[in-house]
Amino acid sequence: MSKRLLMIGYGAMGSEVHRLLPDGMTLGWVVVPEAFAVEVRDRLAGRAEVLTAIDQCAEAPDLVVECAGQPGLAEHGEAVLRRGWTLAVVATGALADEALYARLTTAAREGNGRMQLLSGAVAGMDGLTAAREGGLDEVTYEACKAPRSWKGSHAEQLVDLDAVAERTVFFEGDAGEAARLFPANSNVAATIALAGVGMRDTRVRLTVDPSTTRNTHRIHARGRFGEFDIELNGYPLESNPKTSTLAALSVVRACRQALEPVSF
Ligand SMILES: NC(=O)C1=CN([C@@H]2O[C@H](COP(=O)(O)OP(=O)(O)OC[C@H]3O[C@@H](n4cnc5c(N)ncnc54)[C@H](OP(=O)(O)O)[C@@H]3O)[C@@H](O)[C@H]2O)C=CC1
Ligand SMILES: O=C([O-])CC(=O)C(=O)O
Repeated sequence: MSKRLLMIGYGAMGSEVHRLLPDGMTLGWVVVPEAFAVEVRDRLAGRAEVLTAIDQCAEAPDLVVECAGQPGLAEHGEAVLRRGWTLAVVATGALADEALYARLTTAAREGNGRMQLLSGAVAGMDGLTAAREGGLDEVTYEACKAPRSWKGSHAEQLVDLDAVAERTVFFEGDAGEAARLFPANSNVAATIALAGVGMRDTRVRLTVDPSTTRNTHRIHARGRFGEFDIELNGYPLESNPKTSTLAALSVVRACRQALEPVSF
């Protein structure tokens, strides 16, 4: 029998994940804001139940994936974890809020739930978490995207996205600040921080480049293990250029992991 997925959010990433769900996993429920529910019901045409709160879900899903962004994790995360369900998360930037992080970990402990932080748009989180065991001296992260990928974000206050003529750095700070200021664009900064040296000690630089069509992520890590440099040039999703295709694929991978007895 097919396993059943509950998805929080059904925007660009959620739709892509739904399209690519592995055999053996079906979308049972979608949780969306009230104002979006009618539109999603029309789009899904009965293929999944559309809810606006976790307590409306009468059965236990086999997996819950958050594809809703930071407000979605803040609104629904605790209810999922208190029910003892497994929650795979891409809006890792929400965890820069220490109070929310504490609420979610308490809910998981008390409810016997599990929160799985997904690698999202980047690679190398396996190596970084292993490297941390030996001690890390430095972790830096740089993102570079096209102007259209920064539209509608805080970047508009820092750089003229319509006039920028060459690669320009518009933000330098720590991962916590980046995740808070750019909630739809800098979850990766938080993911790297959570896997490495934490929000305050992870240095972040955000750049815009009018000549690129990719979402580029560069990670440098140095420690007792040695050092590594990763550069990942991802294709943005057509439906949302802020979001890399790989981020959606990392959610699909989590769905596959829930099905397979052996997995990476
Ligand atoms: N970790 C990573 O590497 C990455 C993480 N992300 C995160 O994933 C998020 C989703 O990306 P994407 O799908 O492209 O973004 P979209 O904006 O296309 O979709 C987000 C969807 O979530 C819905 N939503 C908003 N608030 C809630 C809520 N409280 N409960 C349920 N649903 C909600 C939105 O509804 P409405 O339109 O009505 O507001 C929207 O449909 C990004 O905002 C970002 O935080 C993205 C890329 C990479
Ligand atoms: O998808 C990406 O390239 C990264 C992103 O939006 C994020 O970190 O939130």
